[in-house]
Amino acid sequence: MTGVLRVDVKLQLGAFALDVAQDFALSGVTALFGRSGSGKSTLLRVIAGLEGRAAGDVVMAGQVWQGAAWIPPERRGIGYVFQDARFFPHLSVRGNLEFAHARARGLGGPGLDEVATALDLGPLLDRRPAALSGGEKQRVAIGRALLTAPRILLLDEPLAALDEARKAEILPYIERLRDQAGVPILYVSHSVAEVARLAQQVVVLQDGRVLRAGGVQEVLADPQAVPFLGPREAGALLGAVVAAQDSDGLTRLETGAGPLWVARIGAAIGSRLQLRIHAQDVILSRSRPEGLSALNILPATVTAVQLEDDHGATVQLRAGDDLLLARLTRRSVAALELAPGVAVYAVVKSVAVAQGDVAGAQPR
Ligand SMILES: Nc1ncnc2c1ncn2[C@@H]1O[C@H](COP(=O)(O)OP(=O)(O)OP(=O)(O)O)[C@@H](O)[C@H]1O
Repeated sequence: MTGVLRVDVKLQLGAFALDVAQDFALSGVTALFGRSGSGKSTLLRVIAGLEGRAAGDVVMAGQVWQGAAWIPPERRGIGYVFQDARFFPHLSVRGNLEFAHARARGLGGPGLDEVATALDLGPLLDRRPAALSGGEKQRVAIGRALLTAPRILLLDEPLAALDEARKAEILPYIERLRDQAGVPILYVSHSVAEVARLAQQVVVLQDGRVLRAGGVQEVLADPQAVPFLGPREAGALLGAVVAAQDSDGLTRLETGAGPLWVARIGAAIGSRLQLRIHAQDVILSRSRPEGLSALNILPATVTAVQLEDDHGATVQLRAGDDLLLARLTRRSVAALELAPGVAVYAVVKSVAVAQGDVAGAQPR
């Protein structure tokens, strides 16, 4: 499905004002990112038709949902998954899924077997919802949403209630959905790692307004994004191909800027990956460092320098075809005389690339 979901709405909820005019791509995953209380859930509720007081227009691929016409929530073709999924407790998982599937009659969409296979729900089908773990519940909830043959999936922090291990189990399923199901996904998150891994597009909300929107690479490599991502979370995405699995436990990756060694990544040689390199794990040198324990030294050119409020600075670099970010002190920026156009070497510790920050690989 091509086209856009056009949203141009205003809504006052007590002291909070939502004021959003934004087109959302109807392909892949668009992350809605923002601090707690920035209006992410409210925006999803408006899109779903659950905020009757919202003024303005919502137009889905040319079909008016709100504005010149009103399409009620149940006729919008939306699959909605919340942080805490609710099920019919007296029905088995299969019964819950069949109930949802019955709503999709005549709309096409995937069958129960297909969804159960894609999300590995087979062993869960005869259980009652009360016997599911948190992660299993979320998988069933996503399956249930898919069975309604949705035109768009709204996922509102579906992993927020899960611990890191359960999150790591579910992320590959969501990646698979993104790559295979062909249903556009609006994904609410306040985890930069999740956004980096899943999304192609990012819309950042602050105080009910869109602060920044664009491609995930572009937004995550923007020094101006650092204040709202948080200095510890800031980091750019680097494309890489798995070149070798070395016998000492390191994986050699080829990037546009040169080779990079990281702690073992469980992916076949030739696989394309996307790594998030945290800005605080990159240090810069004007000359090629010698006798340094770090293995990863990438030649790069400074493209932007942003001085932060906290005596720190964020430096954006072009390394091959990709952009990197580095966090430095203002003092280092002055000492190294960093400015756009200056050639530097970016040093990245090999352990700095966390497995959870690798898109396209299974954790091992
Ligand atoms: N019915 C309501 N009446 C008054 N204020 C409301 C109402 N619903 C939400 N709000 C306020 O609107 C703001 C946005 O809430 P929303 O749940 O959309 O934020 P969010 O970005 O999804 O946050 P979180 O990440 O914590 O889920 C908050 O300040 C919230 O308190």
